[in-house]
Amino acid sequence: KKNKQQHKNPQKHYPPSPPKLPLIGNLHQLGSSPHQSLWQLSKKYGPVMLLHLGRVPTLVISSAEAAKEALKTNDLHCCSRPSSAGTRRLTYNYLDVAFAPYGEYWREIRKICVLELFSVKRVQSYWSVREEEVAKLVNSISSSSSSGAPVDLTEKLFAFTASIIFRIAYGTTFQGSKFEHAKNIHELIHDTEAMMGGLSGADYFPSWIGWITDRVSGVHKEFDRISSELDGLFQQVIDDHLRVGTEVEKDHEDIVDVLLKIVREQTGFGAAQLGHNNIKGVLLNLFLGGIDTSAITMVWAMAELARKPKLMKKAQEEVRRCIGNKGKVTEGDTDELQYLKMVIKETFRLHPPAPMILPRETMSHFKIQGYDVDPKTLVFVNDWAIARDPESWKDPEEFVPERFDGSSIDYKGQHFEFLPFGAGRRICPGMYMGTTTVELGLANLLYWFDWKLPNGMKEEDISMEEATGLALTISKKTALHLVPVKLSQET
Ligand code: HEM
Repeated sequence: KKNKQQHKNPQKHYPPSPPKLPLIGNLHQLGSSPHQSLWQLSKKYGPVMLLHLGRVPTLVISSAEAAKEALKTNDLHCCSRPSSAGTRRLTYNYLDVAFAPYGEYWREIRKICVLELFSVKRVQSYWSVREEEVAKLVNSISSSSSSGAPVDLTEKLFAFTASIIFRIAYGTTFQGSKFEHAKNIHELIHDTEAMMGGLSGADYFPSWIGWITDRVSGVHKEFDRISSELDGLFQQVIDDHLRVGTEVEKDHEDIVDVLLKIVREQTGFGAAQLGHNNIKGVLLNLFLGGIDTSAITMVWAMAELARKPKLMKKAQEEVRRCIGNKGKVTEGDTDELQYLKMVIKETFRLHPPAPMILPRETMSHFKIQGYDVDPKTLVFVNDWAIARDPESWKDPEEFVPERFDGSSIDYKGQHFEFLPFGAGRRICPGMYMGTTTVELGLANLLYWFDWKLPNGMKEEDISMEEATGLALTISKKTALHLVPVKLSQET
């Protein structure tokens, strides 16, 4: 359907658009859960829609077929990222990987990530850190289990993933850092993302309106505070690594060590010269990409299993059978846990931590399903909607891990009905790192404990409501409280 009002060029055939308001366009239709509102709109306007967020044309993709056209056939046209004042500031002017525009710099820094920082070999080299942190997690839950009181799994799992990222990336501990208490890490990541999400007024409105809306919402002040806190952390970490004579014996090189070596030797990098701000950009991506995504996934998985005791039992029996009397779940064991892997896939399907992957921006004109798309169009791929499309999924709203039994569908970017990590050139490079943590964490929670509901609660009382807001990742709205019963207490 051609929308003549919105486009000057009569030769072009643009995707269907919902009616828009002056100045704000379709912004008011995003609501407090954009992926859900856009899903509803797509039912009326189709899997390829063109919205206007203020002055920004925005393509919204809501089917597997259209996602394949965008992220495979036309990936080269839409693999840049939108810029925003907030993102520019926080990423040292796009020196990171995740928000850098497509181009020579992004290709080089991405290569370093893929080959050096997030490779299977590097991720495996951190096995001892993960196993130590998982032991701490199990101990801390065990100490609560003797009292029979519920534990806040959301808090425990965020601390678990933050501890891992702080140690492997920054070579420092999360416990005792000012990030542990200043504000809970969950909220800090959420606020930072909301600001980077680019939904601060300046990005969508003509500059004079942007200035007013930003001022009113106090975005600037909050932004200053958060960026200086993060910069302080990264500077401290780099300084600590550079201080001569303080090298401690470590059984692994942390990510700062690796990056400093690349800077020192100027190896593995093309024309551009890396400096400390480049390192900080990458450390920022680890902070935002590495902590909450894995924690969110484990919380949803435990919430789903707690609501379905039969599935919980099946997953527990698998891991207990596999471990036998070994008394410890180690990383090598998780390969055997086929049912757990299906539980994780099903969790990613219904609760993708990044429900609209990360926003892309088009660089050149292309056609999708016969519609024209112009350069500089923002692109949202609604993987949350795609993964519950009845065209691709039977009983899509049901949590049924068994649907993956004997199925070749996985999340590595080749199956466009299932895109928790995105696809194409910008696909998540931290996939292996993320799933390694999630598998080890869940396997241990299921091995060591039975999980009961707090007094008076029934399975259906566990809220599956999503947090609202404009952050890039979405978590369960309320914390998950369950009562752990330690394995040995029962037997
Ligand atoms: C459960 C875990 C995770 C999920 C679901 C997830 C999801 C995603 C998604 C959807 C994207 C956007 C892909 C696209 O635009 O096509 C992305 C990008 C990215 N992720 Fe992850 N992620 C996870 C874990 C991690 C971890 C552990 C790290 C780092 C240690 C990481 C680092 C990144 C980076 C650097 C990018 C940007 C890539 C680029 O723009 O070239 N992620 N992630």
